[in-house]
Amino acid sequence: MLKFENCLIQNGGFTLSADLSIEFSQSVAVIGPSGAGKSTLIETIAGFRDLAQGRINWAGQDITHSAPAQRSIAMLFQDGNLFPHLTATQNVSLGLTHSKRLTTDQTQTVEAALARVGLSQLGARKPAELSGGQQSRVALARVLVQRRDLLLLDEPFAALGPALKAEMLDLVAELVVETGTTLMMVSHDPEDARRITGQAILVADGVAHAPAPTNVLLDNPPEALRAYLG
Ligand SMILES: Nc1ncnc2c1ncn2[C@@H]1O[C@H](COP(=O)(O)OP(=O)(O)OP(=O)(O)O)[C@@H](O)[C@H]1O
Repeated sequence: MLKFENCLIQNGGFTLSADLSIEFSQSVAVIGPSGAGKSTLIETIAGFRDLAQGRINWAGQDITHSAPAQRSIAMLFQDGNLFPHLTATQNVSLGLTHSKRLTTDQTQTVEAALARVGLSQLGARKPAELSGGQQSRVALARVLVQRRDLLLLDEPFAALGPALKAEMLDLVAELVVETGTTLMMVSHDPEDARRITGQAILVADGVAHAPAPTNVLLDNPPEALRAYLG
């Protein structure tokens, strides 16, 4: 379980409170108006922002003061953060080790991850030689080899066209089911949330609310969300 206990997140003059829990293996959307604090919430879980108050507990461990690298959490950013001078295989390898020499086991893990995202034949290419969708797949393969239990996505496929975005979301949904990973995904598109999440957290008016069924929240949006959805 991921548990926010009486949390207060402060960033300059911006304040967000969170007192909520997410069960293991849930897929949860983070939705709400622009500037409401969706990214702030995700970045706090990843360890990039400190709490002014409260505690965060993940899988029975208090991670409130843990460094980002010590949390068993993977985060996929919008641009994928691939290194342009490295091949797809090398970029994925960085999810496992910073050493240039991989063990046989590590090589197999990287190859399996590239195969799982449909890129077996393209490991030798650099990002500039791959399409946007293929680059997203490399970033996803790098997350896969990390074998983290919690995956955080902050609008990761926003730059892709609608069909490609849907394809990537479906791939993420398949992968999290296969691996039992808990997923939290910031999205501006309600259809993304409907597509792959069962629950959604509404972030609005300085509060990250407890998760509610995604369809219920989007079908009967509270005032703060209604204005945003239009
Ligand atoms: N250094 C800062 N000082 C004060 N306020 C900040 C600072 N950085 C960000 N903010 C504010 O924090 C709030 C939350 O930002 P955040 O990026 O988390 O929102 P968001 O819901 O993800 O927005 P969007 O949907 O537009 O991406 C915003 O209102 C922003 O203006």
